[in-house]
Amino acid sequence: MRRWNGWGDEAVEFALHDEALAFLAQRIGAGTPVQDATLEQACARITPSRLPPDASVAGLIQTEAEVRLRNALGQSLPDWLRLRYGVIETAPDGVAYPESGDEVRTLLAYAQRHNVALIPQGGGTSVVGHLTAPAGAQPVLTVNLSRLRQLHYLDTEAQLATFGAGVLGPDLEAQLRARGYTLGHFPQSFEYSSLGGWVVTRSSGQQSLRYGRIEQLFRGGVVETPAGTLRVQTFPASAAGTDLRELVLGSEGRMGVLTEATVRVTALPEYEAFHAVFFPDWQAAETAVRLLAQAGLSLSMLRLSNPLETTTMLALAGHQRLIGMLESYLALRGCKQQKCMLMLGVSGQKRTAKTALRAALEITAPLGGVHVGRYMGEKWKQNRFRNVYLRNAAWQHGYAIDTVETAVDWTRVGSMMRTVEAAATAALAEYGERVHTYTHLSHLYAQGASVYTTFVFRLAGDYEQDLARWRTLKHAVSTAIVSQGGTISHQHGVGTDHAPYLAAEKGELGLSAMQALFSHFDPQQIMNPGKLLP
Ligand SMILES: Cc1cc2nc3c(=O)[nH]c(=O)nc-3n(C[C@H](O)[C@H](O)[C@H](O)COP(=O)(O)OP(=O)(O)OC[C@H]3O[C@@H](n4cnc5c(N)ncnc54)[C@H](O)[C@@H]3O)c2cc1C
Repeated sequence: MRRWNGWGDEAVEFALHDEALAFLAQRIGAGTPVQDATLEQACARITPSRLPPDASVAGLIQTEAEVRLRNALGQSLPDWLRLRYGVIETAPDGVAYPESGDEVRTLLAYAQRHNVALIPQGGGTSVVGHLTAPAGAQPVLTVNLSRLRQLHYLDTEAQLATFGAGVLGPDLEAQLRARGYTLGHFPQSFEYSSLGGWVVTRSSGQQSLRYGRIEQLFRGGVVETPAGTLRVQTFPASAAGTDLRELVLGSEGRMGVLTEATVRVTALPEYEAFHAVFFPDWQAAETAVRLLAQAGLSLSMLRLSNPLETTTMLALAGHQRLIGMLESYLALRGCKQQKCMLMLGVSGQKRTAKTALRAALEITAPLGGVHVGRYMGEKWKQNRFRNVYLRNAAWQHGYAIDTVETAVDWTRVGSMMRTVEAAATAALAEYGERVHTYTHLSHLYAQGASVYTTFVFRLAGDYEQDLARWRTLKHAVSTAIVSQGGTISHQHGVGTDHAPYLAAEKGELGLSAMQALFSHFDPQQIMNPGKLLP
């Protein structure tokens, strides 16, 4: 069963061993476990439903407190604080689980008739406050799309697959793999996020270097909007004016409900491998990944950790004896305190993949890159969706973990990393708290890279205080991103948490154009109000 107040499956635990706890204690002090609210206590905070009765939706909407609680929030840190402390300020008044486009249209008509706000929900993994019901008198209906999960059509000649947009990652891949295909889109939230969510938040998967971001994979689909049904056709290419896909991508539930999505799929790769390469310092490592990204090799993934992230990952990994041996070997090869770890993936035809790996190692070796083989890469692959459970374990020991991500051109990658880290590290000084901050480059482009920073801080054990700590940190790092000319989001979207910073990159005219677009499809502005636009 899925956890109602944390990440993932209740049966899966990620234990933090004693050495890892000692590492965190040394960095920011020992954590004090917090008393979580129970499910019953949180449900008791759900107020009676205000949805107006209407025969057209009879049997379509559930109003039980637990159903509404489980669909009330996403996975942002403020969402976690609300659930863990049982401070449920707002929740939808009801949840519908439509099974067809017709049912979605019925729900939209109902929402329009009664001026009900409507929040589409995919997997509920948003980390930026996309799913929160707005406060106020307007009733709120969440439309959970999990029952729209079928593969409708697979065109093996055009390599296109059409799915119900609520399909979650593992279900989508299983349906494709049974037929010899893959979408190849693996965000770290893969196990619980949905195809529709990926499209409307512009998500990016770990192997985007081979398969592309969701923008490249999404070819067309059906959006049910208050103004009618928008069908976005698929073409190999088109010069016929505005590309309607661009209206849907990044729309964050504001224009309508994406019910079907057609995506580009590829035959399952013959060969896939992940390797680890260490560098003596950041400068060498950053130069190496830039050259790799610009070399046009058939790589599937490049993920570069800075020195503190490398140290943190090795400290949290367990297997102290093995890690100790690895570190001694790396030190002999010149990779010491400032070492940086690169995960490098290749996939495709075996011969092409091996040629790409050889060519990549020819680029990394002159920069001091030490190739340590496949073992660590394969471990990374095994745990790629398990590491996120660390958030649960950290919380149990009194620590909160959050992340921010941006993207900039190569000339500014290093300074962005340093500025964001400096802002995060100092942000909680006014509370007398330290912040453990580390960064990796998660997606590499010829032009630049995404800069993904994680911060860990101690919980105060009080909802208001912890929310204040998070707000202070979030504001400090978001301001740093904007001041350095980075986008406010490379992959998580805008939601409510990034909306105040959007004007810095879109400008007032850009924002009003977006507003006009959504108003065209949704004149009453009932679709996911308060998200994306400030
Ligand atoms: C631990 C963790 C790791 C993550 N890793 C990554 C990562 O590697 N890469 C990445 O890109 N993101 C990542 N994310 C962020 C998140 O998973 C993505 O934003 C994802 O695309 C959200 O999909 P979802 O189905 O969960 O959408 P939801 O959270 O349910 O919804 C997000 C937004 O999309 C709207 N929406 C959802 N489905 C539809 C639909 N069918 N029609 C219209 N609107 C819809 C909602 O209204 C909401 O505004 C991570 C999140 C977590 C918690």
